[in-house]
Amino acid sequence: MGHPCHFWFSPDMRAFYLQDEPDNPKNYNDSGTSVSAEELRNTIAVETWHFEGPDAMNLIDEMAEKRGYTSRDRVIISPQSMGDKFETMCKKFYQEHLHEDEEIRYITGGEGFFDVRSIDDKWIRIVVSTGDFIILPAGIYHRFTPSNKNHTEATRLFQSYPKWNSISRPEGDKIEVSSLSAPFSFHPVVWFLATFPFLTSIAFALLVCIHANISMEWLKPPTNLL
Ligand SMILES: CSCCC(=O)/C(O)=C/O
Ligand SMILES: [Fe+2]
Ligand code: NI
Repeated sequence: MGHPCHFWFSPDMRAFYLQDEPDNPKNYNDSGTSVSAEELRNTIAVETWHFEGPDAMNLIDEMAEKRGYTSRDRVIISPQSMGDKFETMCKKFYQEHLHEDEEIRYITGGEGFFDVRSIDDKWIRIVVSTGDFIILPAGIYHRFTPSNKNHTEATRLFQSYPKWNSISRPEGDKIEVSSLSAPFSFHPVVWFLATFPFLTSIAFALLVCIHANISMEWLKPPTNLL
């Protein structure tokens, strides 16, 4: 049955490793090595969707409600809308940074690039244009630039009390983001168990012995009944 609104897991989303040191960051600067949406999701927990059609905003509303996003704003990044501040804002967005909260953006016009750090610290460039919806997990280094068309419009979703300050690199290295949802973020105990399997097995064996000993004590007949 036809549906007035279509959304999908970004089949046509384009992402690729960025060329090293491009002259103009607003050009595509595609290195030729592409990255799939699945790879983005599985390695660095970046999610990309595409919402199109008259019901698109309803879907955004639903998604926002489910994730506890109660406020939003709209940004138009262009020389026309920002005047003198355009270049300064472009520089600010393009400074490598992270946030202690997720970054959720729905692109409503124009085109731009989200650059995100791969698991081995290379830049992956995600091309976004009208209808694209992107979720960057908390704690991931990234940056943004409009393309050389100098025009991006977006709805930015915020939780009611977002810790919405940008933390530039390397200051962000000192931040421990507890809500980090990327696959490389683990609870310290899980991290310890995974990193030191030998120590973990000794500790486990000790626990079993202690427990067995206690159980044996319990099994012994009482000596003070007479
Ligand atoms: C396309 S939204 C503008 C960029 C932005 O809001 C941001 O936080 C970049 O990291
Ligand atoms: Fe950001
Ligand atoms: Ni349908």
